[in-house]
Amino acid sequence: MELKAFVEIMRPHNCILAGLVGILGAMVAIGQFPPVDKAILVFLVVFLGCSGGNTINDYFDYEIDKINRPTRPLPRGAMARKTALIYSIFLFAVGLILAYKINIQALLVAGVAYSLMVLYAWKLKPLPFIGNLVVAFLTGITPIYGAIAVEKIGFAGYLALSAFLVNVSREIMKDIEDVEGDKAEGARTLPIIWGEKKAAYLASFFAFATILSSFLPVRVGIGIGYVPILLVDALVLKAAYDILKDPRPHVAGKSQKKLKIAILLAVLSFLAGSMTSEVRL
Ligand SMILES: CC(C)=CCC/C(C)=C/CC/C(C)=C/CC/C(C)=C/COC[C@H](O)COP(=O)(O)O
Ligand SMILES: CC(C)=CCC/C(C)=C/CC/C(C)=C/CC/C(C)=C/COP(=O)(O)OP(=O)(O)O
Ligand SMILES: [Mg+2]
Repeated sequence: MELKAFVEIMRPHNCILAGLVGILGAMVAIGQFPPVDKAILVFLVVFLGCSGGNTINDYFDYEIDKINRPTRPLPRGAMARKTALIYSIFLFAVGLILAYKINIQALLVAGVAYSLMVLYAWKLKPLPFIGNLVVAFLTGITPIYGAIAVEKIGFAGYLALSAFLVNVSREIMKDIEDVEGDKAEGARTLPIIWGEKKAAYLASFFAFATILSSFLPVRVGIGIGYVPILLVDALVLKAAYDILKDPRPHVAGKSQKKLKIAILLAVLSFLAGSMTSEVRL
């Protein structure tokens, strides 16, 4: 048993970003930084939920990860599967206790999100496209979660729409990237059922929809700090163009990583845009 596996299995890089997106959702909803105590609670509920989700995901993905991701903590033997199950329950439980301290709606939404993550890992992931939509939905409600904490939706809806669309695209690209391991495990993902070319078309459709959605906040007066979103759109466009031109797994891997960078830059653009709303675009 490796102690560092307890951090590694959380995939903290994703969950720190998710937690910050939760706070960002509150910020764009009320047009200013939320009360610090509320910001900390939102961050922790999202971070713990995302961490619990990644942990239970690795618990159920043990067999497929032995092929696709053999260096992850469970397939490499750094943590026992049963320990991962108990650890995920602990993370979810702490998250729910903190969600209750925000407000009752926040507790209910966290309960739904946490349940969806378990359901995804246990049953929904093998369902073609449904699994992709569930993951994208969870990333989409993350900014909405922050808005629920401050009891105002505001611009958070635009952030949620873009988060949903870009993650649908990225999840399909990740399925194209993992097609060999998924085939060996008998998974029924879109690229396996439709073929890589058609799946690439759908991934590109959602990438183009993401670009269109990124202009909506301009219409409602987001600040001049949002301008770097043009770099985000260029990155998303390149990822879509590359996978349309060549839908093979290694190209899909590069495109999905481009979308990950685009997501990070988009979060910073939304943040800068919400903090410069006095000077509208
Ligand atoms: C215009 C544009 C691109 C807007 C982006 C909007 C936005 C705020 C997106 C953030 C969404 C979010 C909550 C991201 C959290 C981190 C994340 C990528 C979660 C999804 O993870 C599932 C994925 O399958 C994990 O794979 P990997 O990253 O390879 O470990
Ligand atoms: C709104 C609240 C309270 C929480 C949201 C928490 C967030 C941001 C969830 C985003 C989606 C996410 C990271 C879920 C965790 C589990 C998951 C879907 C991991 C992806 O697993 P796979 O689809 O198996 O892909 P890999 O394991 O190959 O990365
Ligand atoms: Mg997995």
